[in-house]
Amino acid sequence: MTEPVGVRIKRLPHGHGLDLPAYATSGAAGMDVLAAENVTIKPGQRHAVATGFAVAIPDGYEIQVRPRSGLALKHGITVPNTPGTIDSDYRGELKVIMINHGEEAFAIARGDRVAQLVLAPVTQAKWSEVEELDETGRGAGGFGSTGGHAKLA
Ligand SMILES: O=c1ccn([C@H]2C[C@H](O)[C@@H](COP(=O)(O)OP(=O)(O)OP(=O)(O)O)O2)c(=O)[nH]1
Ligand SMILES: [Mg+2]
Repeated sequence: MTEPVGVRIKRLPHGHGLDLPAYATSGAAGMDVLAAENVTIKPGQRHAVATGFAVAIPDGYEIQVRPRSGLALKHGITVPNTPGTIDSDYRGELKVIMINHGEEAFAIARGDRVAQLVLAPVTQAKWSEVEELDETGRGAGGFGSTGGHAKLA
C-alpha cells in the first residue's frame, strides 16, 4: 500500500453530523460514502444522492464513484455512470447517481453507505495527430475477433 494522499474535504451545511467517507477495512480500495438525505428510489428510477461534502482533489488524481456490490446484488441498486468521475477542479457537492434496477422501491436513509470513492492517479493525454498509425497483429480486429466464450466439449 502506498502512502495516503491528502485530499481537502469541505462539509456542507447538510453534511453536519455525518461521518467523513471512510475505508471500512485497512485494505479497502474505496471509502464508503454516506447519503446526506432520505430518499426512496422506485424501480427504474434514478436519483443524484447528496453526500453533504465537497472536495478538492490534488492535481494528477481523480475520484471514482463506484457502486457497492452488496446493494447491487441484494437490491439491484447501482451507479449507472460507474465509475463516476470527480474531476480535480470540481468544487460542487459530491453526488452519487443511483439507479434502481430491482423490482421494489428502495429507501435510502441519511447516513446509509450508498457507494464507494476510489482515489486514482490520472494522466492527461496530449494528442499527436498523424496520417498513419503503426501496424499491429491485431490491426482493426476487435469486439470478439479473437474468439468468443469457451465451447463445451
Ligand atoms: O457521479 C458523479 C459524477 C460527477 N459528479 C460531479 C463531479 C464531476 O467533476 C462533475 C462533472 O462530471 P462529468 O464530467 O462526469 O459530467 P458531465 O456530464 O461531463 O458534466 P460537465 O459538463 O459538468 O463536465 O460532476 C458527481 O458529483 N458525481
Ligand atoms: Mg465532464
